[in-house]
Amino acid sequence: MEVIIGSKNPTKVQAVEEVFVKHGVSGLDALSKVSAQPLSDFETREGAMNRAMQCIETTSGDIGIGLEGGVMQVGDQLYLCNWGALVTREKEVFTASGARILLPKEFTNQLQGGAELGDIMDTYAKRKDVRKNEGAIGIFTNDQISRKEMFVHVVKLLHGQWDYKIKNGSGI
Ligand SMILES: O=P(O)(O)OP(=O)(O)OP(=O)(O)OC[C@H]1O[C@@H](n2cnc3c(O)ncnc32)[C@H](O)[C@@H]1O
Ligand SMILES: [Mg+2]
Repeated sequence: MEVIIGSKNPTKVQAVEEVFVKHGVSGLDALSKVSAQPLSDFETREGAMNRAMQCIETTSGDIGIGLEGGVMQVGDQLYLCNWGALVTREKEVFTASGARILLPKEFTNQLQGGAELGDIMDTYAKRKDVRKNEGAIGIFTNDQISRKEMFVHVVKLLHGQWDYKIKNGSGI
C-alpha cells in the first residue's frame, strides 16, 4: 500500500513514516488552497483536507494524507493548532486535530497582518527553519514535544479511525 503525504516538510513526512510503518510513504508538494497562514480551525482543517484530496486525485496512491498548521482564537488569545486529514481511494475522509499551545500575545498583530508563524518563530527563537525542526510547540514546551511528535499523534488518530472502519465496516 502506498501512502502519499501532501508535503515535503520533514516533520510531516517522518510522522507519517513512523505510523504507517508497513507501507511505502512518499511526499508530494500538494497545495493547501487556503492562506499560507490559516487563521482558524475551519481554515486549517480545510487546508489539510485539500492536501489529502490532491494526493489521491493526482497520484495512484492508496491513501492521501494532509497535515496543516495554523492558529485559532479562543477569546482574545491565539493558539497554535494543527489538523490532519486522511482520504482513501474511495474518497472517504477522516479528520483529526492535534495538541494546542498558547502563542505569545505579541504575535497576534503580525499573524493577523499576514505574517507566517514559521518566519515569526525563526526571528523569535533566533534559529533557522523552526518549522522543519522542533516547531513552535518544541520551542514553547522547552523541547518536551516536537512538531514531528505532535504530528505523529495526529497521524495515529487518522490511522486508528481508518483501521476501525476497515475492521468494523462502520465508524465515523
Ligand atoms: O511545506 P509545508 O507542508 O507547507 O509546511 P509548513 O511548515 O509551511 O507548515 P504549514 O503550511 O502546515 O503551516 C502553516 C504556517 O504555520 C507555520 N507553522 C505551523 N506550525 C508551526 C510550528 O510548530 N512551528 C513553526 N511554524 C509553524 C508554518 O511555518 C507556516 O507558516
Ligand atoms: Mg506551508
